[in-house]
Amino acid sequence: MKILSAEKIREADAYTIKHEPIKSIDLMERAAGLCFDWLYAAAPKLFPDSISEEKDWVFYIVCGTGNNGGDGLVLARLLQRNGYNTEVAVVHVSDKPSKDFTASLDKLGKGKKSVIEIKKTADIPDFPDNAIIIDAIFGTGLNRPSEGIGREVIEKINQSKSTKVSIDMPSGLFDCDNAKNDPKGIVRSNHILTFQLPKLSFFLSENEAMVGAVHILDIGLHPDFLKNIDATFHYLTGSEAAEMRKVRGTYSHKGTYGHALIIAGAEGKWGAAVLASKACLRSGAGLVTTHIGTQGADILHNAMPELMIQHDKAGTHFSNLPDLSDYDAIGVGPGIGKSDDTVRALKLLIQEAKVPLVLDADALNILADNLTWMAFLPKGSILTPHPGEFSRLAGSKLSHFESIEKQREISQKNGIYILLKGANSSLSFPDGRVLINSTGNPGMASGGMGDTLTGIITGLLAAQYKPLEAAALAMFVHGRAGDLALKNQSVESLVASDLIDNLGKAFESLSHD
Ligand SMILES: NC(=O)C1=CN([C@@H]2O[C@H](COP(=O)(O)OP(=O)(O)OC[C@H]3O[C@@H](n4cnc5c(N)ncnc54)[C@H](OP(=O)(O)O)[C@@H]3O)[C@@H](O)[C@H]2O)[C@@H](O)CC1
Ligand SMILES: Nc1ncnc2c1ncn2[C@@H]1O[C@H](COP(=O)(O)OP(=O)(O)O)[C@@H](O)[C@H]1O
Ligand SMILES: [K+]
Repeated sequence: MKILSAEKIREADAYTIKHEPIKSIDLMERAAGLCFDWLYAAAPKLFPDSISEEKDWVFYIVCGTGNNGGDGLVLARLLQRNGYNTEVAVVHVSDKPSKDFTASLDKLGKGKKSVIEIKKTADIPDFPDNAIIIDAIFGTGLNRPSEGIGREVIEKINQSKSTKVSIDMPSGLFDCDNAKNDPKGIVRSNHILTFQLPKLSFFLSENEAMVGAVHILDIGLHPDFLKNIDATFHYLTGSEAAEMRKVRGTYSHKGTYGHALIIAGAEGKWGAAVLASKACLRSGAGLVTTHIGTQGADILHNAMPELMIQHDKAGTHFSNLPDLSDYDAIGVGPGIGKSDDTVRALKLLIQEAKVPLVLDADALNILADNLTWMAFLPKGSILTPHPGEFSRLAGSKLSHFESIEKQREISQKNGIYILLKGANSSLSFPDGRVLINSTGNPGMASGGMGDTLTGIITGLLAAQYKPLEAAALAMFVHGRAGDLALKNQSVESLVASDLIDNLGKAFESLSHD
């Protein structure tokens, strides 16, 4: 699913109005109608248990004077028409109200209830603590950080304990970069009813306090526009991940699915090699060999009889390169440490490898110490840094938005894929596009989860997936396996082995997406 900027969404609105064709006021009615349907279904769960009777429910709709405010007014009319209690406030953020706002206000005015006009501080009401506040002050038309009376109202809304439901965007939040925005001037939304497509800022860690659950409402923007428009950012959905999965031919054999090499583990961290190798075996590789210090070999053999083992010359860590000609995919890094001979062996691997490499953990830390090696990575290689590893590679600590921009830049410059891990992992392509992941949960914030991801990507690469599909499908399936594993665990108890145990179900679940 594409993620479009506010500017492109405005173009999509205009295209739809012209080519569907539909009047802009009718598009607003459609959008607000979908908000009503959502609220109607969700309201019983949104009000506190102490207010179980519908007659006691109050919807407090706070509108700006643009089309976002217009949506709020139409929603207010629909709620009133269905017998719900409403309070409607209009914040005079601009003295040039939009045409559709004015038309919607006129229509609402034909009902009985008066509207609270907020022009100055003294007009701001005390918002209740047990209502639903509908936030319709600013949407995609925000053109500067909230200020004046609009900002004062936002701050007052944030003081209320009521559930806040934002229309299209939390008011005050920009669609992409909020680095220069003050979080105090943004509604701390519990639910966002966003139109057609999600906005990039919903997926960024710096906006966590303002972005609650995101619900995408399909308002029927024109399919031709959505199909043809180029997008830098994409949200990876289950059906898109499912399309990447390859069907296995009846007469295929282990040779069809390639031979993967995992280089992982060192003294005290043999477990990293176990996790990466197991995940690789469970992700489609025909054969898996793990190159490991002799002291770790027994642990590995006992954990997985299906695995082949290649002994390193040093007993305790990765120090020499095996013959690479046998392997279709190579994953390197989990738990390997940074010994001098490991650094030399990694350099040699980068120079000699003829297939894309998957680099994780200490392989990335070594790369960060030797950034000139980046240009010598085989094209299509995949780097999987967590934010700490990424800041070492990028050379400084950045906001999430800045990290993604930097990630794109490094990918484009070096012809590689970068999978920046975390909640809403992002995968950047050499052509500048970025996929945002939709699976995973905070239970995955525990040691060893990244090792399993390295194994999955390497397994898919061996099984003839192209780097783009291997990285994207692995990212999705890894998070999905984490989500499925959570059904029998809690966020506290989830460990990487649980995730591996659920890989089969995760791949299979794709057929239902
Ligand atoms: N037909 C369609 O197109 C559809 C559109 N839809 C809906 O429209 C929304 C977009 O509407 P929009 O473009 O009217 O902008 P909106 O978010 O209401 O804000 C603009 C107003 O805010 C003001 N303003 C901005 N920044 C400010 C600030 N910092 N501080 C103070 N004021 C500020 C600005 O004033 P000005 O810049 O003139 O001072 C202007 O008055 C979109 O999110 C969706 O909800 C749906 O109904 C589907 C169909
Ligand atoms: N809060 C979260 N939500 C979703 N996924 C998460 C979250 N925290 C961590 N993850 C996922 O878990 C994995 C953690 O990787 P990493 O930090 O490298 O672990 P390790 O180095 O211990 O193996 C990543 O794939 C990341 O996307
Ligand atoms: K809003």
